[in-house]
Amino acid sequence: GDDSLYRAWGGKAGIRAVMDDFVPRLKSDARIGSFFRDTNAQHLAGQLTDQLCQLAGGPCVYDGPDMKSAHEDMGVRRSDFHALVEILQASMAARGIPFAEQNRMLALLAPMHRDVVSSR
Ligand code: HEM
Repeated sequence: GDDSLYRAWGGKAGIRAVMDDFVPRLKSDARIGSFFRDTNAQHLAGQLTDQLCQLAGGPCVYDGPDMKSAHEDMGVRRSDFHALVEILQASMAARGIPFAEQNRMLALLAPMHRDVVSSR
């Protein structure tokens, strides 16, 4: 398959570096940090790394729950989803992911709002 996005992110190590920046930012965010209060940061960063690696065409398999099961009953609002995207943009910029490759990943993640958002 096309693994150009995976390679542009620096492979699995490059993706992990972004996720290791992202998860602490999520936890400390004033808007949505409370969702992640009891979350094991290492576990979530690992799961997100596998998921984004697979999405980007890399040789990884995400073996966690589907997005609907993982987020049901959390009451995630559209505004929460947008806050998470903003935080991800900050992490991608901090780790030097080129803007075009930031947007390619965001385009793959955006449709997931249907499964993640459960509350207006
Ligand atoms: C495209 C957007 C998103 C993606 C790709 C995503 C992905 C994931 C993944 C892969 C997991 C781990 C599932 C597991 O292994 O158990 C997870 C868990 C979680 N997500 Fe999301 N998520 C997204 C959006 C959101 C949003 C907007 C919120 C809330 C603001 C949120 C809150 C959580 C929480 C609280 C957990 C549980 C972590 C734990 O186990 O403690 N997610 N998400």
